[in-house]
Amino acid sequence: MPLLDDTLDRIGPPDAAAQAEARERQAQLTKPAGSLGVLEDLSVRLAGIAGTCPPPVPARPVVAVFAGDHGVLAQGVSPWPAEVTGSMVENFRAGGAAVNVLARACGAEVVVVDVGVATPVVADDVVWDRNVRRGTADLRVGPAMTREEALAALEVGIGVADELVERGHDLLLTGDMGIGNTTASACLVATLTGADPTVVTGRGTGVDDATLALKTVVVTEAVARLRRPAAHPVDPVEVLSEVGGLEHAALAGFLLGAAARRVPVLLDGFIAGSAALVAQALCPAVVDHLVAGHRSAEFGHTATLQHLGLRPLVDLDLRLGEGSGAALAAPLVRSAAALLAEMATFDGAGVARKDA
Ligand SMILES: Cc1cc2ncn([C@H]3O[C@H](COP(=O)(O)O)[C@@H](O)[C@H]3O)c2cc1C
Ligand SMILES: O=C(O)c1cccnc1
Repeated sequence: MPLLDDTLDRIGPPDAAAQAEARERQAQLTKPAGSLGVLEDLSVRLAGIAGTCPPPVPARPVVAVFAGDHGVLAQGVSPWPAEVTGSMVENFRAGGAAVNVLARACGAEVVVVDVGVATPVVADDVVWDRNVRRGTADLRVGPAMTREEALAALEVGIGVADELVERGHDLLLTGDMGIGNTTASACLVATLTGADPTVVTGRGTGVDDATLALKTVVVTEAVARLRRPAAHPVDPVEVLSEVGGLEHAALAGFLLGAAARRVPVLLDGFIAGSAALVAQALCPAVVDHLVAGHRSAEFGHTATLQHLGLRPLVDLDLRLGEGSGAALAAPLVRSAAALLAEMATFDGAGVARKDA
């Protein structure tokens, strides 16, 4: 069976018994009920993903930064040249990018996966060569890639998740690098949530009003090609190939691969969220295996999170990508699991409960 179908088949619902046990245990811990807020919900989620209570406390997080270039840059949707994607890959390798600093701060490793960079990239332990195609075609004038390329990139992401889990990583964080990728993300979000392109097209690296207006036209036109009567919903792989990016396809596969292995994935911002919508369209149950790291300042991210039904852990006006917001949130995931595993119970500590 092809890898994608096999992966989709292996994604199950969260383990209800482990979740019930986690809720029960939270009620026994030495604190007023509910006082750890979202961290309590997160611990229940982690138990459901792992299928055990308490769930393991993640010890070996890793950020996978998927990199790809975008033909739509020819339309002038970003002031940055495409070559920045390749040079940022070198910056990741050297350890000097924001995500490297934030990953070091939370004890995560960083791997960079070239799934679609336009310029040749040298592979080593940090930078993995999984290039499917040297950048997409211009999504304003036609499909960004072929269906076969979208499927190949999806399978790259599944393979990377598998390999990282095999290497002992127990918390997977998403990252992205690709000049122009907020345009492709906006197309994915508009198509898959039904949101108006004017609402989900944002400033990306910080484009001016004129560029934002142009970007919105580009997104509106591209999304119009995918409009279908409600009775004939679009196929997620077709959406990816028409208006997506190679890193979006690989990210979607990465999420599916992690969910199939029952390892939690921490989502970064808008790019990751748009890829999560693709994964959700392929397999709705995948969402129960995801944790939203942060809310990006990119306009469309709030609509994206709403459609996924996920609450972001931090909200700091970040609009960078790379995995920066996921890395910032990783200590919270660890804390949620550790609280459930290590806190004393009322009975164990001899602490009186509140009067009935
Ligand atoms: C130096 C630099 C480092 C980055 N790191 C992440 N991005 C982010 O910005 C890009 C998306 O924005 P847009 O669609 O406007 O091009 C992506 O590469 C994303 O990862 C960067 C962008 C730049 C310029
Ligand atoms: O939220 C993101 O992922 C993002 C926002 C702006 C630019 N690049 C990425």
